[in-house]
Amino acid sequence: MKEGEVRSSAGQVMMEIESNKPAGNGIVVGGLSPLSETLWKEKINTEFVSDVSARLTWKDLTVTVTLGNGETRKVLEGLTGYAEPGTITALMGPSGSGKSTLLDALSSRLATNAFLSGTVLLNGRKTKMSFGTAAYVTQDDTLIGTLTVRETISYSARLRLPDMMPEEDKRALVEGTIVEMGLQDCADTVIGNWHLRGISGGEKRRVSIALEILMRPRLLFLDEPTSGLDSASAFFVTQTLRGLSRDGRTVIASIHQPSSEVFELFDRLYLLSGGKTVYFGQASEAYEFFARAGFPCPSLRNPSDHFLRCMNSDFDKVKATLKGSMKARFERSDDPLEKMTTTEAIRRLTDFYRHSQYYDSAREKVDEISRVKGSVLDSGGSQASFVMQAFTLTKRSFVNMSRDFGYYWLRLAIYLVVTICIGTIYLNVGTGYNAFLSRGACASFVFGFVTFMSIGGFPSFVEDMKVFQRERVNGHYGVSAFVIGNTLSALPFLILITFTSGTICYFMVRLHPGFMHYLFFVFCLHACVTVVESLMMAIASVVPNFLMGIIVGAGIQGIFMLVSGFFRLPNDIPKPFWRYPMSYISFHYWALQGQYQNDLRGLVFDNQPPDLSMITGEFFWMKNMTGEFILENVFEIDVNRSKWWDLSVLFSMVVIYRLLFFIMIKVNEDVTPWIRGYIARSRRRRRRRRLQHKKNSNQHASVDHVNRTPSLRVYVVEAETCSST
Ligand SMILES: Nc1ncnc2c1ncn2[C@@H]1O[C@H](COP(=O)(O)OP(=O)(O)OP(=O)(O)O)[C@@H](O)[C@H]1O
Repeated sequence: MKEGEVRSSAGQVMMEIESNKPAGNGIVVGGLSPLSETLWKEKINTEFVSDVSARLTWKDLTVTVTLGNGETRKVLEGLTGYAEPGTITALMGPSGSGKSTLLDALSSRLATNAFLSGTVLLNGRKTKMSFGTAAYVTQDDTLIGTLTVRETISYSARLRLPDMMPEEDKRALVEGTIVEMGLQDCADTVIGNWHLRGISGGEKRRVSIALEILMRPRLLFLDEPTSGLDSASAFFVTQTLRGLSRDGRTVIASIHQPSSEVFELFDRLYLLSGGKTVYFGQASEAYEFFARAGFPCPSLRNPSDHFLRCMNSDFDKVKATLKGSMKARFERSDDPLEKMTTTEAIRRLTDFYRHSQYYDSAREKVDEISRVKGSVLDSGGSQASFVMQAFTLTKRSFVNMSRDFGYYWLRLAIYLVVTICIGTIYLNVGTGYNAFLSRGACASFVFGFVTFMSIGGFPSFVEDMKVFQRERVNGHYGVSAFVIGNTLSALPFLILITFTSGTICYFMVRLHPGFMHYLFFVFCLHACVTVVESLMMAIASVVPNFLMGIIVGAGIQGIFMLVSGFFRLPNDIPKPFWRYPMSYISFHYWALQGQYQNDLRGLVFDNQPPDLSMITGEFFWMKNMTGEFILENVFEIDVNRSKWWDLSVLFSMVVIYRLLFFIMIKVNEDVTPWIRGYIARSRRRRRRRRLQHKKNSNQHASVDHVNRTPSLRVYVVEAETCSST
């Protein structure tokens, strides 16, 4: 088989993966499967694929975080290590030891209040690994619950693979990845959500990994890929990761408490405690390291449990709380660990490591790897065109919306029930004496409360945003493609909801007769619901917390409703702020202004209650009231403005709010981290200045103190003078 040849069936892809698995120790340094070559050849656009393996080194890496009160804290301290292609490196340590921070530092994903010093080199070069250079599998599996495993991977492939790649090759790659991750048995099962029973936790983990290895990344970071899995699933996942590394990839994973079988699969081990290196070297040599450091692993203990036992200072707290016989049992034990505190053991281990040959050889190796300037690995994320991304996202989102009962179907049901309620309450509202009040109230309820119910979709928006954020940070697609996809996919559902409920309401209440009047009413309802939808999406992009988002959304809509001109007439709304600009920003205001005109203009209402007309008879000065009269004198509406103008303002709001959604995502992505970083940096500077100031004043104080201290020389001279006199 020629190198770089594209395979066209799942079976062939599988064979290719298998055939590429090397014999012996199984390490192909810098090797690529033909499939990977195809992808990477596209990227670097050369005839012959150069060595695209990833050699990662980090030297004297320190991460300091700035806390809220301006204090700084070293989370990682002087770490040195490396990761080579064809190997899997495990980061281990007790909770809070800095494993995730190390992964974040290596993959350029540190929080904005964290500052890195030292060097991190990829193939001997400084690289900012953002948006797709390296794949990163996070701890939680943010997947779309309504899609099957195969669909999830297929959509992801379409979002990222080049448009020019034949469809059958894309399919082959998807099938190959499914086989590679051992997902064949559940390929057609849905991922699962609150109402759909789906795949197991271990399978979800494997799907998350499958999505990231789809583009054959050369460098793969995984944050606790086995957490929450039973031992068999954890073994399977780690075995798969080991298999991936044997394809010439560099795999770095943080692991919490591996079983002995899982532990044996690691090539290198990085042990961390309190942000310091306890050990870095071959995983198989860690056992000997601990024995030489004075902490041999007891014969019946799992080595990784033993290492973590030696490094977890929480055991000191546990021991301090033990009483009586339990305590005595610990003290009688032969284990050297029981004769000292864990803090002391950690200090000994870190000191021992610093002066060991492991440390020296790690530094030598880091220098050696860093000297070689390899390929610049910049995959640049997705290779699909913008149109393909927008199309795939629209399709995926549409499928999700149609399958997720909570997204629109539940809302449609509630809308129908509520509009039937409105219809029966305002049934045949007519043109009696106070019918215009009922019409006003009905419109206000429809455009106020009925649109308000759109916030019910917020949980689904939050889920969408989580998936978007994971995919975005891994470089799968851009913000514009996402906003377009979301907008287009929601459109048919919003049309369905607003047209069905609007139609029921319109004909039951018998609003102003006429097709154009009906059309205006449903268009108005549609625009309002779409605006609320965009508003809630914009909120979900900055407030990912479900409860907070609903509160914020409800608050904003409540304020808009207040200034809509129903609860207080437009001319009576206090001018500063509430009238200008709030009522003009409120979409309820435009909807009501338009609908009042749409409904009342051209109608004629009785001027007096039926009982009164019998008394006053023909003598009353005006028998009927026109809709125009009511619009001007009761609802204080500018009748010279066309209702279509109100509708066009509403539709421009739809566009503006969608743009707002786009801007909010961008702000959240670019501006917020910058502001947070700026605040953290200025807090750090202020604290440094304060400390410097304190130090200076202490120095002054000590100089003054020395100056004020009686001089011994003066004392001796004075004493001598006294004695001589
Ligand atoms: N951006 C940050 N701001 C403040 N503190 C931080 C930040 N990042 C990490 N820390 C602190 O650094 C320490 C290490 O955190 P990290 O998440 O890296 O630990 P971990 O070993 O991955 O823990 P776990 O196994 O529980 O996930 C913790 O005490 C954490 O609170």
